[in-house]
Amino acid sequence: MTPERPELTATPRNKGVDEAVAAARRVIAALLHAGDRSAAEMSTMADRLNAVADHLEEHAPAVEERMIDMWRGEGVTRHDPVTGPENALAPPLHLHGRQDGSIEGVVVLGMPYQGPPGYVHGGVSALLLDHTLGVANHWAGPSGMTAELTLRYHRPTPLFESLTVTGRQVSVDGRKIRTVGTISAGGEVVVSAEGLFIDKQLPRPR
Ligand SMILES: CCCCCCCC/C=C\CCCCCCCC(=O)SCCNC(=O)CCNC(=O)[C@H](O)C(C)(C)COP(=O)(O)OP(=O)(O)OC[C@H]1O[C@@H](n2cnc3c(N)ncnc32)[C@H](O)[C@@H]1OP(=O)(O)O
Repeated sequence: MTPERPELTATPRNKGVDEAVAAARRVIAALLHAGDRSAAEMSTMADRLNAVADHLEEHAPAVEERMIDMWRGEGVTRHDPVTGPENALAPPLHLHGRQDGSIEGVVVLGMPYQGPPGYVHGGVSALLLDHTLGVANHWAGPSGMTAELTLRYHRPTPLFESLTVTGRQVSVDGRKIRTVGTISAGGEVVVSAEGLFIDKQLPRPR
């Protein structure tokens, strides 16, 4: 039996790379909060962060090897820039399936995602919705690549507040898949999206 709210993205772990990525997200946000007005010694900070990067690069597998690994099995939901627990750029959004065939996730976006003062960058909203519509297609059945994505920005999308992101496949006509989605804040739709996806899968590296 399908669970009531099946997980559609990788379950976050509090160890391994997920733990290090969560720390990296904190660093990104903390640097932006600190800015040049901070009392912290930034050239020391840069040396310490570069030392961490040097260490990681030294111990990482070859890119080709890593590409195979990240597209294998559940890996596909672990590296993307929206939900991926292995990707420090991902807020991350965590998506669940709903009983009516649509999907939903909740996220709070901080300063790294800012556009206008105090509000989310429009391109970031587009990123969240493109990905969410893509996952909604996977959840509903046929899926594909984004051919068109139309967004309507109804109201400014607030930072530091809980946002609900939804996606729902509405029709499949041959290879053409139409999917819609929204971002809501305080129960009000702030961004809505309509996407045309074309059923096509690129080969996975192996
Ligand atoms: C059990 C469930 C568990 C779920 C677990 C979750 C798993 C989740 C896993 C993973 C989630 C991933 C989520 C990812 C989300 C992000 C998605 C992206 O960012 S995708 C990257 C950005 N998009 C591109 O880079 C495309 C670039 N464009 C192309 O590659 C091609 O143009 C493509 C594929 C779109 C179409 O090319 P052609 O050669 O295959 O097909 P042609 O013959 O051109 O078109 C087919 C039909 O579509 C129409 N068409 C094509 N493009 C159109 C357009 N832009 N507007 C209108 N019609 C278009 C054409 O007119 C044609 O229609 P006629 O059959 O003649 O009626």
